[in-house]
Amino acid sequence: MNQFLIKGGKPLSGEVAVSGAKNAALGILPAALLSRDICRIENVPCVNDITVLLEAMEDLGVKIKFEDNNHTVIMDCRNIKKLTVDYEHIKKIRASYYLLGALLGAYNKSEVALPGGCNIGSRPIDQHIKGFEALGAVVDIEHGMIKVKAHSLVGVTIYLDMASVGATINIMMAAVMAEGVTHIENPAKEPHIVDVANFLNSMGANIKGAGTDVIKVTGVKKMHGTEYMIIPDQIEAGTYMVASAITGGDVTVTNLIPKHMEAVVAKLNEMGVGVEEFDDAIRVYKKDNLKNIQVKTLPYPGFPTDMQPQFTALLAVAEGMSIMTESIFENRFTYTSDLSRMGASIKVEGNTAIVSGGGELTGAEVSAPDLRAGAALVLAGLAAKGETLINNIHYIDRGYEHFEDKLRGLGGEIYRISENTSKEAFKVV
Ligand SMILES: CC(=O)N[C@H]1[C@@H](OP(=O)(O)OP(=O)(O)OC[C@H]2O[C@@H](n3ccc(=O)[nH]c3=O)[C@H](O)[C@@H]2O)O[C@H](CO)[C@@H](O)[C@@H]1O
Ligand SMILES: C=C(OP(=O)(O)O)C(=O)O
Repeated sequence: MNQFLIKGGKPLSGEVAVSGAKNAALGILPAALLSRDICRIENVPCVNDITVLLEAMEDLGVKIKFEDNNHTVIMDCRNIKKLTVDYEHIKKIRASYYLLGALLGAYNKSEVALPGGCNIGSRPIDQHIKGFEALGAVVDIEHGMIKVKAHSLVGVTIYLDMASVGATINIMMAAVMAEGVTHIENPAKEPHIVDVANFLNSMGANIKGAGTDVIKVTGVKKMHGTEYMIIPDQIEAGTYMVASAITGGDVTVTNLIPKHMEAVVAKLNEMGVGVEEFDDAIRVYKKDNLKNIQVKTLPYPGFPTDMQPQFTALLAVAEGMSIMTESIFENRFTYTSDLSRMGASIKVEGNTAIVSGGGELTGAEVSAPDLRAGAALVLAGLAAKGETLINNIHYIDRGYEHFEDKLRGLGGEIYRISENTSKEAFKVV
């Protein structure tokens, strides 16, 4: 099992470039199946979730080639040989459910094992199923597999009970070649929703309104291959912005879309962090002492739940009492006990974390319970005095490309250690 060893307490500085958006890529790569053709997709992040997804797609018969250090993926989807994705292939990732919508849209049939992913709540998929059924599919769940099939898919109006990212993308994919018009009401509006819709349109789909309150999908007869570039990862960008703020550093995060960062920037400003925006970069630097604030996670354009753990770590080093309310997932505060072991003072009451700041973080041995919580522990470790050892970093590898290399590029002392390397190799005292 690999671990991260961090010697903290040093302000980060310099420039770091953001990779392609994991959660957009996880929708776009399965969506390529709808082309039944060749798609060239650029700016794909090199993270484990993508590796797992591509292996599952290869098993379906997709021929895959890589260019540009694996950041460009060329997918030949002309000879799909099966429509079943078993548990072995996708137990580690949540986004396997996109294969369900993509195969249903392309072949009117698919069977995919129920998804894995981060354990941050119960994460039902009833809205996905409701959407497939409304379009005319029959859905059965048997032996851990979801089976969907339809004689034909017909456009319909679907109201989502909550703005679910996964259900919105899945229904768009199932509806692109349905007969007639589908309206998705109360859809999610995250940047990756718009990116997936743009990708589908580049393959010949007719989708309007992605990013607004209603998405209109007019069914088309046929799709075709395309070339497309994935947007930058807004959560990775936000993580480096918080890394700068928590260490009192001066970091410019490049290759991002400032519009996607508005909620994070607003909260950093409120805390007294210096933020300077450029066309495709944001500089985050120490200005005043960090002030206490209140944050509530909400669907986009609200504050992202995927930034909640990283921000809670930041609140732990601010002055006074801050409140973090998690309104999307019911089990996303498990990491706070480890942050407390590092000296943070955090009390969790229901979906709220009460963070009493002002103290100093000190290094400790901790364990990543999921992807973003793992990133939060890394950030805390970078800010803490002394050594922090982080276990279970495979969660972090799910979603951050070359995390330790990028942080070391900013002057962070963070090293990956495996069973074969010793701590002494890094001269950490
Ligand atoms: C691979 C991917 O893109 N993952 C992201 C996606 O997850 P995911 O697509 O799983 O998240 P959703 O937006 O669907 O979930 C939002 C809320 O709706 C609930 N819900 C969702 C669907 C459903 O059928 N029924 C239901 O009750 C969920 O339990 C959750 O409480 O969006 C989340 C919210 O921005 C992010 O944290 C995840 O990083
Ligand atoms: C929760 C996340 O991913 P997933 O939905 O794939 O578990 C995430 O990206 O923070």
